[in-house]
Amino acid sequence: MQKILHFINGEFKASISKQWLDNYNPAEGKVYSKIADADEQDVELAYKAAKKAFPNWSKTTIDKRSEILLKIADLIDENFEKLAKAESIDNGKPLSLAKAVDIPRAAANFRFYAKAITQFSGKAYESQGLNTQNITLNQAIGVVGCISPWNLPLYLFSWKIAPALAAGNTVVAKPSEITPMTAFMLADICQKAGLPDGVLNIIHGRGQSAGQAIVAHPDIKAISFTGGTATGQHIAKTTAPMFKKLSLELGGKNPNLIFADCDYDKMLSTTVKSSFANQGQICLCGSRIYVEDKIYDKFKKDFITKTKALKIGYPLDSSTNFGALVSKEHLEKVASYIDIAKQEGAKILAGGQKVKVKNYEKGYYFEPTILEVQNNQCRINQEEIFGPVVSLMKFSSDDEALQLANETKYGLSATVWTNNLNRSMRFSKEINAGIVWINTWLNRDLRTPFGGVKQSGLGREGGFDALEFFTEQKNICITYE
Ligand SMILES: NC(=O)C1=CN([C@@H]2O[C@H](COP(=O)(O)OP(=O)(O)OC[C@H]3O[C@@H](n4cnc5c(N)ncnc54)[C@H](O)[C@@H]3O)[C@@H](O)[C@H]2O)C=CC1
Ligand SMILES: O=C(O)/C=C/C=C(\O)C(=O)O
Repeated sequence: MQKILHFINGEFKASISKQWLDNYNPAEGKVYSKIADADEQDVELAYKAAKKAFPNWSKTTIDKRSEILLKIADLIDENFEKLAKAESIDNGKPLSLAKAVDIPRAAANFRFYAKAITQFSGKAYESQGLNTQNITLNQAIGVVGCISPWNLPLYLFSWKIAPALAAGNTVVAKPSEITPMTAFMLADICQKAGLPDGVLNIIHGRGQSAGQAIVAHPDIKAISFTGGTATGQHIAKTTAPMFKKLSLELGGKNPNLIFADCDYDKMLSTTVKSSFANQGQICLCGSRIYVEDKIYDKFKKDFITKTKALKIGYPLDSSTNFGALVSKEHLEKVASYIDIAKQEGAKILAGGQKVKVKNYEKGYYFEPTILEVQNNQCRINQEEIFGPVVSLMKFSSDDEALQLANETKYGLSATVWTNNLNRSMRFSKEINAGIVWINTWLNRDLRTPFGGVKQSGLGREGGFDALEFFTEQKNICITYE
């Protein structure tokens, strides 16, 4: 059986403890590889390798760093088919989605930061008349930690690593133990691209041990994390006494507000995507759908029809557009929300059941599910399910829609469907979220700040914000005669 090994100081290694985890293919419900399970001893080795590599890497010219990152992007493109298939098998997502989104975006992340770093610089302030010049440097921090989740494995792993490396840091990174395969494959790509030994160290294993050892390490000075809000809170508590820099990209319970004056067909097809893409396992999915009363019944009927037309199936089949959930535990968590919904008096309009896919009966499949709820305070509307479950509610005024949208502890993203400019502007300003999409969804320009408010996180990724995060400013004040 294939073994997923750590990548430390340019070498592939098992854990010092020789412990292994099972890696499941969620579409088949079967173990298909073994994952080295790190503890603090392995993290310490990775840290030491990264520390040793830092002086040279941080002094490597920007052109050279950029060239290596571009080479990584090119090699991702060259290995496109292999990576997409591996991502689909490891995660359960349709191969078509891995090909259209995950792998192209991973290459784009490296390409974007290879270019961005050539445009990133410190600042100078001349205090005229005082013979004083201030120069502000953005210096690499040192060894930084990057921890990523299972839903968009290579996409989010590379989203952190690329800016960290571009800015001159060395990295100890950990992908999710649920989907480690493409990060393992990336190690080989980085080596082939000429990334020096020790600059990127990839550790595998459980969050509570391997992840915790990275977060608690006193000399790993910054942590960039994407995952659940509870884990983010734990990381914030662990790192606060050490004053680490933290970027936390956490959960969402995003509203999708649909007004009668919208472009209906575009709204309907995009709403199916924003509800069920990646089986609803994207922190940006619009899981609370609020519809203006004038079009509620029509929308409900059309949305149910479109949702029922999704083809649930084996992720590697080209006709599949809805695959398996990522793990048995996650399947059970999602299913438990249907019981909660029933107890809360919600009406199941579509789905709500586990599915057996022919020849893959042990896989973790769940129907795309639409619930109709009456009360915005119900758990279905307040808790992050992170699966293919959305709720519908109607509203009758702009004020009510805004109130419903903002009544949550999360604040990651929101989508508003309307052709009324005044309303678009009002909602853009008054919705409590880090990202607002008007008449679109998951429309990404990598230069823009990405992140949430309230319990959706801290800080912004993307663009120069990530390069600011992965550097420390130092101001130098010079006087002269
Ligand atoms: N992007 C998002 O918004 C995501 C949200 N979630 C939410 O979180 C729930 C739990 O999913 P999990 O996979 O358990 O997410 P998680 O937050 O536990 O895992 C994300 C990453 O953090 C690591 N991790 C876990 N505990 C850690 C610790 N103490 N210190 C350092 N690293 C740690 C994990 O190994 C993984 O690499 C999901 O059901 C979903 O609601 C999960 C994944 C992504
Ligand atoms: O950067 C993006 O385009 C999307 C990021 C998505 C997540 O962070 C997530 O689903 O966790």
